[in-house]
Amino acid sequence: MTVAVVRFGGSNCDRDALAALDHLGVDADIVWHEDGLPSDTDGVVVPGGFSYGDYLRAGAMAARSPVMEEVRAAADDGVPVLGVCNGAQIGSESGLTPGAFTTNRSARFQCEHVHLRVENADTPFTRAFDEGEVLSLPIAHGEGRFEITDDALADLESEDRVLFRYCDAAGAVTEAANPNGSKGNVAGVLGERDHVAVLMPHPERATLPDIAAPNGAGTDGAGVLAAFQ
Ligand SMILES: NC(=O)CC[C@H](N)C(=O)O
Repeated sequence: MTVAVVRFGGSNCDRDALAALDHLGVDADIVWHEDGLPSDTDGVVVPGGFSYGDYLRAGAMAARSPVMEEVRAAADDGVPVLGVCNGAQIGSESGLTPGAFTTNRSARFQCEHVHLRVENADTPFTRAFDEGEVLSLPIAHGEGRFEITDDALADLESEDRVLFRYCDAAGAVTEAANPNGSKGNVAGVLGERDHVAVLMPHPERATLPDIAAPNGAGTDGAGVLAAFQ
C-alpha cells in the first residue's frame, strides 16, 4: 500500500505521520497538495497542523484545494482516508465527514493526554481494538469541539458512525472527561462509509515507542494507523 500524507501550507504533523507509518512498515510518502494524489495511492492521511494559519475557520481553506476532490474520489473507490486533528477539520469542512469542529469550550489551545472509548470496533481504524476499549491518545488543538445538530447526531449514532468518544480512564463518558466541550463527547466520526474517518486526537504521536513511552501516551495510536497495514 502506498499511503499519501497530504501536505498543505501550514501542515505540521505530516512528518510525524510518515514516521509512524514507516514504523508500522507502511509504504507512505508526503504529497504536496498542488501535485495531486499519485496514481498508485491506496491510502490517504490528512495530517494535523495549521493549514493556511487556521484563517476563516480551521481547515476551511485547505478543504477547497482541488486535492480534496481527488481524496473524495479515492474514498469513493474504497481507499481508506484518515483525517487527524487539522485533517479532521479539513475533512468536515470538505464534507467528507459530518459535523464541524469549532473553538474549544475553554477558548484555549489544549495539549494533553485524553482517554477515548472505542464506540465501533468494526472499522479499519478500530479493528485492532474491542468495542468499549479505552485508549490513551494526546490532543493538541484550539478548535476541536465537535458540533452537530441533535438530529444529525442521533442519525450518526443510529448508523454506528461515532468512532470514538472522550471518556475517563474507566471508560465512563462524562462531562468531566470531555476536554473541549464536544457534543456527545464525540472525538472521532466516520464518513458515509467505514473506511473514511476523522479524529481530533493524534494517533501518530502515540505510535513510536521511543516517543510515546517517555511522554506517557503509550502506543495506542498504532492500532488506529493499522488501517493502512
Ligand atoms: N494539531 C493540530 O492539528 C492543530 C489543529 C488546529 N489547527 C487547531 O488548533 O484547532
